[in-house]
Amino acid sequence: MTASPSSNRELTAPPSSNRELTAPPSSNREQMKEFSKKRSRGSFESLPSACEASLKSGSTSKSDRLLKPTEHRLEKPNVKEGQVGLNDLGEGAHVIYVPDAFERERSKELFHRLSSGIPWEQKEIRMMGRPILQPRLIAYMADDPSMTYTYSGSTLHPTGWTDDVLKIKKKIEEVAGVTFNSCLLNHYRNGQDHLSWHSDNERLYGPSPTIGSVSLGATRDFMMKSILDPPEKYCFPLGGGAALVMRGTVQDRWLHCVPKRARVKDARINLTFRSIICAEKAAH
Ligand SMILES: O=C(O)CCC(=O)C(=O)O
Ligand SMILES: [Fe+2]
Repeated sequence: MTASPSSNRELTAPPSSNRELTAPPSSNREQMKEFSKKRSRGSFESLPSACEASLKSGSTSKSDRLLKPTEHRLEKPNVKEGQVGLNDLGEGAHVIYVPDAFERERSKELFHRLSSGIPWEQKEIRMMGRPILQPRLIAYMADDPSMTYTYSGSTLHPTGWTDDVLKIKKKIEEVAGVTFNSCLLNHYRNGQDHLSWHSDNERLYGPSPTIGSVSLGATRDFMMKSILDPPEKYCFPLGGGAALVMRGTVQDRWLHCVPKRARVKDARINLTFRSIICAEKAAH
């Protein structure tokens, strides 16, 4: 599998041009424009009630008052805060957000064990034809050595599971209600390490994949942006012990990223669990 633009996480282009790269086929785009119109006409059934009220009144101040004063919200008052539990983003896209899936002490212990117990690597990837170092460390585990995963021009070969990661997998499978057979681990050394806008829509995961994520260590903002025009944005602050599940049409209709945060000095580990249903070799 060659890296498709949408699986290139190191894009530095501004979000608007980036969005073009993941735009759906034109017939699909028409349907989505219609969906977008519906939303801007004021059909907000799927929004949390506090956001709904402020959007209907055309004011952002009400929802702003509900938000904690973190950096991105001061910069971007149009970002909605993800709600604890099930977030219905519309058109079959759902996000489950559980900030305390692991208790505090347990998540700290797991963070320390994973920080030192996993062979983290900083991969060289290709960006606009040039080699660059990925702005974070990674590791990759799966059920079977044949379950390779290629993105941004780099193929990852899985190692086997460690006991700690298997325990984390069990927990996120309970939250997501599905089983996973692979996991990409990202180690953000500080607020400079980041992950650009992308969607995990690779063929090997099949249509409408469920992706389960667990965060350990420093809190980082997990941003989501719809590919509709105008795009909607959400922020889910993912602290140590948080679980987040993306399911349904999320990978088709939304992009996500972990932006740089200058104020964050500490490290964070994130594990995204996925289920490969069609190995890369077979997908060619
Ligand atoms: O670090 C995160 O929260 C997101 C990771 C992610 O989106 C990915 O690995 O594809
Ligand atoms: Fe992702």
